[in-house]
Amino acid sequence: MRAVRIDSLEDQDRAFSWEDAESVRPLERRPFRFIWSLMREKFAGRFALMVAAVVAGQAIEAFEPYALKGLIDGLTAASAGQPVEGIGIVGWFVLLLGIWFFGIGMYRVYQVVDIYTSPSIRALAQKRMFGWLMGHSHTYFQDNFAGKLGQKIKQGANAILGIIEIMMFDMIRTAVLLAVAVVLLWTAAPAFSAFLMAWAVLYIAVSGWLARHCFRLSEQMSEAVSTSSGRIIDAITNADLIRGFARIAFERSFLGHWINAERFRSRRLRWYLVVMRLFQMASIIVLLGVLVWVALDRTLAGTMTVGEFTLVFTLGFQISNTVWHLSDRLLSFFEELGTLSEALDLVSAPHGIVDAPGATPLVVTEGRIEVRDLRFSFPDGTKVFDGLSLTIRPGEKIGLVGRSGAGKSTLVKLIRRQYEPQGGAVLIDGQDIATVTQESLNAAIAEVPQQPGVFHRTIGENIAYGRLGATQAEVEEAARQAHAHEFIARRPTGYDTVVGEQGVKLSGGERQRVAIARALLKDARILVLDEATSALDSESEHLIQGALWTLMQGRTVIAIAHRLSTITGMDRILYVEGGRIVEQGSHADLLALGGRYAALWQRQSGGFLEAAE
Ligand SMILES: Nc1ncnc2c1ncn2[C@@H]1O[C@H](COP(=O)(O)OP(=O)(O)OP(=O)(O)O)[C@@H](O)[C@H]1O
Repeated sequence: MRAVRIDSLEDQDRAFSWEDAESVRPLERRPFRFIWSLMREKFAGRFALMVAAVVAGQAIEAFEPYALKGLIDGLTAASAGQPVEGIGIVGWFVLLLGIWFFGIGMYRVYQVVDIYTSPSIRALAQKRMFGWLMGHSHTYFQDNFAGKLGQKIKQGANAILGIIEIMMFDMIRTAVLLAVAVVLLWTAAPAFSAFLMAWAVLYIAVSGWLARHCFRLSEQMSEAVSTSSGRIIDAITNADLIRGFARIAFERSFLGHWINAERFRSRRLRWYLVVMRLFQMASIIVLLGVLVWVALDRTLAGTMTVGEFTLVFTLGFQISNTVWHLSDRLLSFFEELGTLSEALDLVSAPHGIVDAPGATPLVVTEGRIEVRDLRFSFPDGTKVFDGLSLTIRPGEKIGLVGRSGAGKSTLVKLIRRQYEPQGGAVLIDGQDIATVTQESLNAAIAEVPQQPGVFHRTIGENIAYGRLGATQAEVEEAARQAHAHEFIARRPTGYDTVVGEQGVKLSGGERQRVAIARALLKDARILVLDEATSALDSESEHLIQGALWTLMQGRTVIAIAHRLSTITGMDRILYVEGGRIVEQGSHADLLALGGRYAALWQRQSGGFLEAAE
């Protein structure tokens, strides 16, 4: 069996250490704040170096027109037989070479630093988002598509790279170029510089105003994309159901609605960008037209040299190219920003159930459970418990029975603090579960649910999940006790068999046996069995009953059952109806009572509930 390796990343970068993944802290909701929080945490130095490299590279490149001016003025003087001023033709040429060399060199420095920054930022962003996401409550995961959440984390983290690149390569470069151009033009003619400054201020102000609206449209677009992806994933997950009910045409039209919503929003965004680009293009033409026209006029009038004309002309072109490129990239910028913003909106929501301030770990000594005057309704108003009280003695084995919807699963979820009650309390060994850490509470209870979760990993890894670091022998022993070893050993790859998404390559009964083996390894004092043997045939169930009985020894057990035959041996059986315990006692007591339990027992044949139930 392969060892369970959670941190299999080989990267030596500090940002990849496993401790990082363990620390969970609230996420910044605003995209730039989130990016900044990641930068500040680990990459401040590298980030500063990248900004410095881009600023230096662009500042150096921006002097190209200046060197060209010197060269052309030198050539003009030399061809007219006049002395060349300043550093001479060779000097200007060497300067030009130096500008090319160092300008390009700085970008390569940027790229090298980026190799050690961008992938690490993306990794850290995913860890932060995933870490926070996992702290959300049961209700949160019920309300959100799993596929959508996973996609958001991936897309949000990827978007960060796009945002950083555009900010560095387009925004900072444009700003530096404009600043250097203003200074350089001042040397040729202050009027040019003043004009460029006025143009830049106006351009940035209008672009910023347009951009804000663009951002909103982009957010709407991103939301439409993720909703339609969520619907598509939901439909694909239920492909068998769709085919089974011959609803392919229905689903196509249902999905069509969401895909169309995405199409319309995309169209609105693109229209807006066309308008934005029109403004930007017109602004650039005005800038170039005015600069070149005035420079031509002055050169012809003899108040400017040909070199100075070249300076104005090439600088104008450099600016228009850079600004145009920036405009071109704005679409991606706002799309990325919208994607990240939407991901953070979804993931960074405050946790529904949090550890109380100063929460201490739960210390389980005996396994006594006390439910005191519990009151609970779902957010939609469905009232389940209105003052339920119950004491389960250490080591007592309780069977919970009752009609569907009576509140059995909800009670177990409240004991596991997956829901927060509106009133009353649950105490384990005298400690209110609302005052202990959720981590310790989860560690204290082992659950075998009705539909056990199975990872798309090997069977061995799935069982060993109950106790990380369990040896192969321990895993096999647990599997034997759960009567899972036989079917695992029959598979050609044994414990290394990968079980498929949600364990699709296992039968329902096999999945439950894996879950039982996992719970055996967890070895917790409190055990919850929610229809743990519901997917087993009578023969396997008989085998597993023995294993479950072994598992139950020395533990406090709450077992939910519809098939009463599975709980007849429990110390006490509680019959729940409408959120109240209406009958309780041993199997024999309840039969003797001749009430609801006895009637239910009568109605069951072959261990199964009849249709009337
Ligand atoms: N997330 C939810 N939001 C609103 N109501 C809910 C939710 N989950 C369950 N309920 C309702 O709460 C009541 C109790 O449900 P619960 O699942 O605890 O019943 P149960 O006794 O475990 O049923 P079963 O035997 O069918 O599993 C039911 O009326 C159910 O419809």
